[in-house]
Amino acid sequence: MCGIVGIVGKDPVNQALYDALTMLQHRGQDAAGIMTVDQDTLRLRKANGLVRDVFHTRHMHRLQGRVGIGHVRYPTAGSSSSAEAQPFYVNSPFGIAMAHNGNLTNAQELQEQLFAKARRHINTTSDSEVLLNIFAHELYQQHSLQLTADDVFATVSRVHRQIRGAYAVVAMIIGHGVVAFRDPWGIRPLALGKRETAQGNEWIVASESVAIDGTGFTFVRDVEPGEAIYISDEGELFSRQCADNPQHVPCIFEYVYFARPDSTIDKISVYASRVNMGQKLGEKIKRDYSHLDIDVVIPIPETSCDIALEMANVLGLPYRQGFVKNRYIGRTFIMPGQTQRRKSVRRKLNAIGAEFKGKNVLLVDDSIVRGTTSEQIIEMAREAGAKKVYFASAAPEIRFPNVYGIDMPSANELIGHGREASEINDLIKADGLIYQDLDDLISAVQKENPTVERFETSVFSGEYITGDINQSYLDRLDAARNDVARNGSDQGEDANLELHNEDDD
Ligand SMILES: O=P(O)(O)OC[C@H]1O[C@H](OP(=O)(O)OP(=O)(O)O)[C@H](O)[C@@H]1O
Ligand SMILES: NC(=O)CC[C@H](N)C(=O)O
Ligand SMILES: [Mg+2]
Repeated sequence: MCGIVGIVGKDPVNQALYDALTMLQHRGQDAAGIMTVDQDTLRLRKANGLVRDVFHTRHMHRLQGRVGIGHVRYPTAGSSSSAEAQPFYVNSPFGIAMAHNGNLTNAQELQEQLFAKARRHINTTSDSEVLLNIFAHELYQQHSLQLTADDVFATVSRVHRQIRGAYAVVAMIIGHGVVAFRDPWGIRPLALGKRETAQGNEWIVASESVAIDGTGFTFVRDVEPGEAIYISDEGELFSRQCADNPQHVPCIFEYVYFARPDSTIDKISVYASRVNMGQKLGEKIKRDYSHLDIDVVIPIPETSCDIALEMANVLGLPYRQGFVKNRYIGRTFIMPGQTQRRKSVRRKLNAIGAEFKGKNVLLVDDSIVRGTTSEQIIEMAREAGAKKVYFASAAPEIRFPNVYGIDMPSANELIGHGREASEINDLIKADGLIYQDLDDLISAVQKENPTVERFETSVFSGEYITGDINQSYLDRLDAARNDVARNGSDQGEDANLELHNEDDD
């Protein structure tokens, strides 16, 4: 997952962009970048690392201008080299910078077509660089010297017809404005906010509403699936539906794990949806597992805390924070590489002995992906003296790879792939394992906004809504991006040419 933000302001936007990125940090910890337009010149700072480490005071001073975009990255294509950090830039037409959250499923074909049709060279293995070049090529085809909103919308319509997969995008066209658009399925989130000033309106688009609230803007609305928003440098806003057949099928995993609980996505409070997940799972345990002699419900911080508290309420059991999280360690699931993930779990979470000694505990997590967390945490609970350790997951068995912007490229790395719950239970060495049913997960989220009739649930069901995913695609993705392949490809990252980046320090 990645986080994106774009601001058209009346005053310098560097600080607001930085603040927004820190509020989107949970969506990507590998790299961060900001690009602003300072009169006619683009200013860029991007590098690997957390927002607080990438931007130093001297970079912030350089990022002048009242229009800019930003990105936090968690790669789902290409490598994690700093050359693939975003925003990306092309100089023609006008000079365009772009930040993308999601994943294109036809990036390879598009790259070949771009060269054949437009002689455009793609310098990285990032699908986002392909997307930018498709956009730039189509904008160029408008042949306008003075760009209008109509030109921008015609461009987005043509882009929609060519690219497939998931994308929430923010792009900055130098001398003109900022354009933002969302894929026709609305898989990835994108929201719009506004701030009124004495000089006129300022606008923000961001992956999550938390970045809008936290920067002092007011949430206006979600960007519709397939819709494009164009905000001119003067602050005039235009919007248009640019997809032929838009549908609303947002990714359910945003609610399970990715998004911050204080965000609202597609009129669904992430927090409320998690409470509902806890209620559903609690009811299932009460109904079907009443024979389990549970003494206490313990969450695995941080994402599952809201879920576990509601489960404890439903079950009429005490809720205890039995694990303490080291707040200086980031999210472990979105770390690249299994070795790093394994080490981090123990460094990140530590058990409070008194909450485990002699008790039958029910540990609750939002999801089990590779099983790294659950296996280790169960071992820790036993070391802390637990008698029995039951485990509950607020998401159903994750059995299939994700191709829409979540880094689960390899079925074989998923502990749930091809396994029944009882086999997974044995692997993580629990005394009992309870998964949420998919229907219950869907209704937990849908309860907050019944107008969303469908969710993107491919990791549970294996059904890919874009209709272009077959086994050979999944095999290619696996071969290119499984942990072994990635360890190999990232070793040469220092040799990468870091085009368009300002000097590192
Ligand atoms: O089965 P696994 O491969 O271990 O992945 C699943 C775990 O990863 C996530 O936690 P993470 O540490 O990323 O973040 P959190 O602190 O927000 O829960 C998620 O909440 C699960 O705990
Ligand atoms: N997680 C994401 O949204 C990743 C965006 C893009 N596919 C990249 O790898 O940089
Ligand atoms: Mg977790």
